[in-house]
Parts: sequence; C-alpha cells; structure tokens
Amino acid sequence: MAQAIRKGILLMNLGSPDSTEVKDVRRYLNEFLMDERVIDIPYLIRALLVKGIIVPFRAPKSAKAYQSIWTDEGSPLIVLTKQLQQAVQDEVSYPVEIAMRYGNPTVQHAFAQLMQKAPELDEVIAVPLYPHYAMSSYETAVESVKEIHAKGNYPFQLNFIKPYYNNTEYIDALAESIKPYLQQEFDHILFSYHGVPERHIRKGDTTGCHCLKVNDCCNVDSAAHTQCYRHQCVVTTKLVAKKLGLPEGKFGFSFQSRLGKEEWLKPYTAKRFEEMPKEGIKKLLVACPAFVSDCLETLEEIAEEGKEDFMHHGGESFTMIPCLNIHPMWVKAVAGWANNVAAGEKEMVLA
Ligand SMILES: C=CC1=C(C)c2cc3[nH]c(cc4nc(cc5[nH]c(cc1n2)c(C)c5CCC(=O)O)C(CCC(=O)O)=C4C)c(C)c3C=C
Ligand SMILES: [Fe+2]
Ligand SMILES: [Fe+2]
Repeated sequence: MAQAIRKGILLMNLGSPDSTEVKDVRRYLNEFLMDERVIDIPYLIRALLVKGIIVPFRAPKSAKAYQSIWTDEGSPLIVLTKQLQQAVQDEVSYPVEIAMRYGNPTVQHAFAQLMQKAPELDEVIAVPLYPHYAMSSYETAVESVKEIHAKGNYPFQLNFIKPYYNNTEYIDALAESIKPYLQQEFDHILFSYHGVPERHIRKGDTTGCHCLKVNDCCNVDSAAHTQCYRHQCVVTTKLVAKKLGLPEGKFGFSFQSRLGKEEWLKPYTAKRFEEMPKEGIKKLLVACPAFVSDCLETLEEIAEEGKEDFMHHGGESFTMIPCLNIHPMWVKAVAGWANNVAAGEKEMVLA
C-alpha cells in the first residue's frame, strides 16, 4: 500500500518591520525596495535610488504611519496572518506555518518549523496570500521560496496555489464578508486594489502585444491574462459585484499606494476620493480585495488618510470594509485548497 504523503502548508504574506522604530522600518524598506521585482532597474542605480533617496526620506514617514496602526501584539499584517494560521490549522491535519517575503518570520524559519512538526515531510504547499498575479507580489514570493528551497537542499518538494482572483470560494468569501455592509445606506462601493507601475503590466505581457496596447485590453480575451494584474483585478471586481447583485454605476475600482513619479495603474484611489463627492457620491464603502489581511495600506492609507480626504472634499460617510482576515469562509477556502492538493487534485497548483 502506498504510504500517506506527509505535507505541510506555508502561508506567505508580504511582511512588516519588526517595530515602528525608524531603524527597523529602514531595514524593512531596504529589503523590500531592493527587490529586483519591485524596483526593476539595474542594481547600481536601484541601490543609489533606494539607499540614497527613497529610504532615507520614506522611513521616518512610514514609521509614523506604522505607529498609527500598530497593536500591542505587533503589526496588524503579521498578527492577522498568525490568526489565519491558527484558524486554518484548526481545519486541517497538516502543520501550518507562515512566512514573510520581507522581514520576519522568514521562509527558512517556517521550513524548519514544518520539518520539526512533521519529520518525514515530503511536500510543502505554499499559499501566497495574494489573490492576483503581480511581479512585485505573487511572483517575487514564489521565486524567493523556490530559491531558498533549492539553496537549502530541503528533502521535500514544493507546490504553489495559483492566483485565485476568479476562484469561486475566494469570490464567495469576499462577497459574504462585504454583504453586511450593504445594509447601510451608501451611494457607491469602491474596490481599491494596490497599484503597480503600468510598465510592469507591459513587461509581464506574455504575448508582447496585448496589455495596455489593445483597446479595453482587460476585457478582451488574451493569453496574457494569466499574468496580468490589471485584468485579474477587473475580473475580481466583476465577479464579486455580480455575486452581490450590485447594479452598474453602484460600484467602481481604482488603484492605491503609488510610489514614485512613474505612471501607475489608473484610476488612482486618492484622486477618486477627491472626485467622488463632486459626482454626488457622498456615502462611500471601500473594499480592498488585493489584500487578504488588513495592513498598513488598508488601515492607514484607506481608513485614516483616505477617509480624511474624502470627507474633506465633501463626503458624508466613509466605511472601510475589513479584509477577509479570518472570515470562516476564507479559512475554509484555504484549508480546502490545501486538502484538494493533498487529494491529488492539481488544478489549483503550479507545476
Ligand atoms: C497586494 C499586493 C501588493 C503589490 C502588488 C505591491 C506592489 C508594490 N508595493 C510597493 C511599495 C510599498 N508597498 C508597501 C506596503 C505594502 N504593500 C503590500 C502589498 C503589495 N504591494 C502590502 C500588503 C503592504 C503593507 C505591509 C504592512 O506592513 O502592513 C510599502 C511599505 C509601506 C510604505 O512605506 O508605504 C511600500 C514602500 C511597490 C513599489 C510596489 C510595486 C512596484
Ligand atoms: Fe506594496
Ligand atoms: Fe489589460
């Protein structure tokens, strides 16, 4: 009889600084922004720009922003990812660990923990906590885990859950988490996704001739869509809006967190917050489906800064809908994917 495969589950998120001290934020930003998939310019120029300009100016400001959302247990992103770990662990028989792309806990630490909990571990199923494919999120997480795995000569194989932007369980969980907020009076719901430079979208176009080149590119069938962040955000928006029965005009999407002078995906969330009250949108709901755990970008940029901007420009009410965090349907979805992989159903898995 074939032996049962001994598996482990690795939940992978982006990461946060170890504390809100400027030195820790500086170290974190250096690691993050020196990633060649985040700032994709030649190493020497990147080093000059990141270490000489961006980080020295940004670290004190970011530290302040982190201070405004930090909890007694630490960064919300890490705390919520740990809560997700525990919740998924309650649903599956395999050990579950978490790792961050930048900062702590590291992938090496997670691998060591998994091997300790399952000494005969022969497969790790990695779940990137990003529903959409972007070079600067999903791809860098996957590639760095592969690199660490290869360098460390680990005795187990790796499998990755594919981007799940259109997966039924993800969409159903998202819709269910948003539904209670639709009971209140609102004019519009904005789906705000983390932005990326438009250049990244063109660079990732596997056909070389589709993304941001063809009219209405994200709604025209293309092989490029397996790696097109914009297309995947558009699809999530449509599917969740359909599931919630939102009529055209009652919802929209935008992109937040722009960094630098380059053109990023549009419309910009910050600009929409200024424009919407003038368009008669006074009561606003905001959901952030690119993040599965609340973090600096939702709690500070949207719920604090964004709210202030919207209200200042004539808004009357602003409600940020929390991310999936540990919503029971989301927990079940993650546990289910890992179990399906265990049962040999490979369709959620990249080779
Ligand atoms: C949802 C996926 C994400 C993509 C895509 C992404 C791209 C991207 N990000 C930056 C720069 C920064 N992002 C920062 C924070 C941050 N980014 C994501 C996710 C994605 N980023 C998350 C979950 C967070 C929050 C982390 C936390 O601790 O809560 C920051 C740090 C904070 C700040 O100083 O603003 C930077 C910098 C770039 C340049 C980029 C694509 C090129
Ligand atoms: Fe980011
Ligand atoms: Fe597109």
